Amino acid sequence: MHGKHHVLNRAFPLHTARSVTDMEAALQLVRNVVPPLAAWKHKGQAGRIGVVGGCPEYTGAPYFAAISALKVGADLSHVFTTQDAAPVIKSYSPELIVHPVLDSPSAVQDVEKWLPRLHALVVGPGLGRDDVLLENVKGILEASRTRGIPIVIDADGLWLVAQQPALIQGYQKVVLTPNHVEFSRLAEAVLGDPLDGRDRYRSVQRLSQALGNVTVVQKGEQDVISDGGQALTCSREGSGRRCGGQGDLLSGSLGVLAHWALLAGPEKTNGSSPLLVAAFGACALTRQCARQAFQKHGRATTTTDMIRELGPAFSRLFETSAGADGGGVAPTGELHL
Ligand SMILES: NC(=O)C1=CN([C@@H]2O[C@H](COP(=O)(O)OP(=O)(O)OC[C@H]3O[C@@H](n4cnc5c(N)ncnc54)[C@H](OP(=O)(O)O)[C@@H]3O)[C@@H](O)[C@H]2O)[C@@H](O)CC1
Ligand SMILES: Nc1ncnc2c1ncn2[C@@H]1O[C@H](COP(=O)(O)OP(=O)(O)OP(=O)(O)O)[C@@H](O)[C@H]1O
Ligand SMILES: [Mg+2]
Repeated sequence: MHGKHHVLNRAFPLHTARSVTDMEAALQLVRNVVPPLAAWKHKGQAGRIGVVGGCPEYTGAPYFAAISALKVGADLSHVFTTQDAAPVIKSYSPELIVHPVLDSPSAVQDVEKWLPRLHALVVGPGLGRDDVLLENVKGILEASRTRGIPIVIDADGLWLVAQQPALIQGYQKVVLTPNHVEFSRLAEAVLGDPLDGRDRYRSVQRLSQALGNVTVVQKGEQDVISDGGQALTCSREGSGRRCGGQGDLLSGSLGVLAHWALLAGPEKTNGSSPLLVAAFGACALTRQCARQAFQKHGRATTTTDMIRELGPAFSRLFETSAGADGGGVAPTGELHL
């Protein structure tokens, strides 16, 4: 392997990890958990995902997350948002089921009613930092945890976790997806020291361990993923565009992949943590969408352009064993990651 897109095993201090899987092997593990499309299946079996987020300022973020979940392959995608944000989000897409409940006094019960029918929750995109909303989300997190529902926490959901790490401490079905700023905030709150930028692998691993081995995805130039034991990096080529919303695409995609991976179980992920594999899949997919969208739109690329690439990017990464230029194993057997 050569070039900048190979796995960064060598950059990872091996003594701190039980094992490090290489990128192509990790992609294969993602392929193993993707459920087949089949005539005997009924609507809902491929996943019913809930996004908790959105507020009057931010309606794009929950839309991006929820539509990405659908485009990756979920059958139904729900958004639990505020009264004001709901009609706006509905107007973006007839495909989303939008509940205007998040600022209601009965928000927790209103969402709880749906929990038995949901396979995973994505909490935080566009949520904002209103205390009433955050208090409601706290109740929703507690109820979801009690039911054992997989939860992806992003954006302002991570703000809440930084205030109250006990909410997710030790919950094995949670994945945190912090960007640079969100990671620093969590590290400060949980580890009590500012981010050590020199050794990102170690920082991610320490944060994960301190939170009871929850899965952490630190997004950035390379995405670093750890469950406290294993660590993976995704440095697949993306794009130079840093437009807002790419993290929302990632968290929505991860909601579905997390459900699929947990359903498949560690037998299908070769003993690796299913959530680690799902997180790697979501990072690779987001970057592949960025790359393909950028090839078409260049500097004008936005998250909407990336969402249009979800179908082709998914099939290139996860439904073929040999991608021409976008990954997989080339006919020569050489890895192009
Ligand atoms: N269309 C929509 O509705 C969207 C809504 N969204 C929603 O917005 C809410 C807030 O989320 P957020 O991520 O924008 O957080 P926020 O606390 O405002 O910090 C951002 C600032 O941090 C900085 N910064 C960033 N990266 C850095 C780095 N690597 N290294 C150093 N600094 C860095 C940078 O500030 P600068 O230093 O450049 O001034 C940047 O401006 C949340 O609910 C989210 O879901 C988004 O999902 C997008 C689409
Ligand atoms: N410097 C970079 N080079 C390549 N890809 C990057 C870079 N920074 C971020 N990404 C990719 O962009 C995606 C979103 O990461 P980012 O850090 O922008 O999230 P975010 O700030 O939460 O985004 P959002 O605007 O949705 O809130 C991830 O897949 C990440 O790998
Ligand atoms: Mg974000």
